[in-house]
Amino acid sequence: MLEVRGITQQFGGVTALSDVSFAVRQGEVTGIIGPNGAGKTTLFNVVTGLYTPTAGTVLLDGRNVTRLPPEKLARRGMVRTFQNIELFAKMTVLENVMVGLHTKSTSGLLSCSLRMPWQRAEERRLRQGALQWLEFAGIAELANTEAGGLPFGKGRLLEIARAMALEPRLILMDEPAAGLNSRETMELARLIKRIQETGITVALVEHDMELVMDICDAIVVLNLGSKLAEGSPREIQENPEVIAAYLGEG
Ligand SMILES: Nc1ncnc2c1ncn2[C@@H]1O[C@H](COP(=O)(O)OP(=O)(O)OP(=O)(O)O)[C@@H](O)[C@H]1O
Repeated sequence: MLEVRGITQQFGGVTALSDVSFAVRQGEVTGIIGPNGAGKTTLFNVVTGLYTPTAGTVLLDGRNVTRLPPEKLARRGMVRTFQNIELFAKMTVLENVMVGLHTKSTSGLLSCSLRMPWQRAEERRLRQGALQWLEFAGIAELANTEAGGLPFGKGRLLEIARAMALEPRLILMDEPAAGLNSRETMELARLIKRIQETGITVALVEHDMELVMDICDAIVVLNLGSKLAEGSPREIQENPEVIAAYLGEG
């Protein structure tokens, strides 16, 4: 579904990624891991159109999408979440998801916020749609809470709900478990499993090994800007080079 071919990314004299290639298969959960500074975030930013790579291509469904901006990628079915949760703090949980839906709706955000009569039905429909995604993420009871006041873990679930509302075929998550406690991480794992069950492909950059080993079908390991290994969780856990790279980190 997603293919990364020969990606190299240089920042001045620093080579953050060197000739990295791998594929994310449809329907799977793929984890991208690696010690600090391995190039994970850089790779994510290349794949999601935030960086233009020095060399290499990104293909979505076999079509070259390198350098496409995030909104165009979203239209082709690929959306992302951020490590630092980016929510509208003063809006309610429900409104945060509705903002995402507005970008897909026929009437614009401005006319809806002016509440033209003919837009009320549309607004009701969006509200219903947004609520369904909150239910999916297990946070429907928080619909009318101000997003800024949410516990961190719930904020992350909301961010994922908002991304899901765009009805992607592929969702990329940047360190979704960062800052979560173990109960929140379990909730997150269940949500990711549910997303996979609906047929959506998931790729995530993550530090939490337990989570990665638990939910991923395939894992790509980066080290010092290069791909060190890829395989099933079991193959990765038993790979001596991977073990050495992680031991070397401490
Ligand atoms: N904008 C930039 N300018 C210069 N160097 C950068 C830039 N972004 C990343 N780097 C360098 O590229 C390398 C890879 O960084 P990156 O943040 O992608 O690694 P990472 O695997 O995500 O690390 P972490 O797990 O610590 O988040 C590092 O040496 C980093 O210093």
